[in-house]
Amino acid sequence: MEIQDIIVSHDNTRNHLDGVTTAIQKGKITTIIGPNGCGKSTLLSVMSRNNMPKSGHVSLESKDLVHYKSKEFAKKLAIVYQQNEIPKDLTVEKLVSFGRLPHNTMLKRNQEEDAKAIDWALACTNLLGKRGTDLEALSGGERQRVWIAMALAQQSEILCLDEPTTYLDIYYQIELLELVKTLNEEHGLTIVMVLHDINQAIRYSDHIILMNAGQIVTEGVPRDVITKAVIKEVYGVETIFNEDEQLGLYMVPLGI
Ligand SMILES: Nc1ncnc2c1ncn2[C@@H]1O[C@H](COP(=O)(O)OP(=O)(O)OP(=O)(O)O)[C@@H](O)[C@H]1O
Repeated sequence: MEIQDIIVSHDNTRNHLDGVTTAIQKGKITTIIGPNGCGKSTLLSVMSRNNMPKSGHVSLESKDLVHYKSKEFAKKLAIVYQQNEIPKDLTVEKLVSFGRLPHNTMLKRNQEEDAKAIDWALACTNLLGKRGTDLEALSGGERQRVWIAMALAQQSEILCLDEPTTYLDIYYQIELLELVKTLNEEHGLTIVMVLHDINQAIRYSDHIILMNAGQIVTEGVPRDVITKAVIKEVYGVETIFNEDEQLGLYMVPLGI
């Protein structure tokens, strides 16, 4: 995906994305990081066509996103948002089945393929045993996995995740990020996610985009992007960096 000179203003008073140019590499895990309000979710919403930029272009496989039909685009890219209200009286399987909508028309529906995709999505997210359970009866971690399962049932090539670890305890955060890694490595999905935890971004990303005030400050492989100086400049936080055989590179925040 090529992102060229994107300008977005939510309120026409200032640019919330101010000339963003980057590329999302196929088959890789890209993580967008940066301080609150810097434009991470806005960038993700432009990539997923939920926000039309004031100027600039986004293209996928050399075709501008504006030229994709909705269902055609949904087969290319699925997104899981940051906060999702849980619908009432809906089972896990029913919600996940909504992910099949782009593949069906009034006249054409392949129930066998739908069932296979739903089973696959439930298996990947470890929810086969919960398929008949009401969404309201799930824990926060399980709910997050159901939204991801719905996106997986869409069988798109790119999966966008906006702060997928929010509200999850450390166990479920790791479980979710391991799932992301498996989806990438074993199923070939291209992942674009927004994370706040810098150590998780270092550990799970092939490529990091660091944003501040609507612009990209720097991007590249984690160890080139995340440095003591850049964290001080962008977040205003003093850190120490360490490298451990088991952990790899990691950062400890010291203070502000
Ligand atoms: N619908 C909107 N109307 C007006 N301003 C908006 C709207 N959506 C976002 N903004 C503003 O745009 C800026 C970027 O918001 P965005 O949600 O992209 O940031 P973010 O980096 O994802 O933040 P966070 O880490 O807090 O989730 C913020 O200043 C925000 O207040």
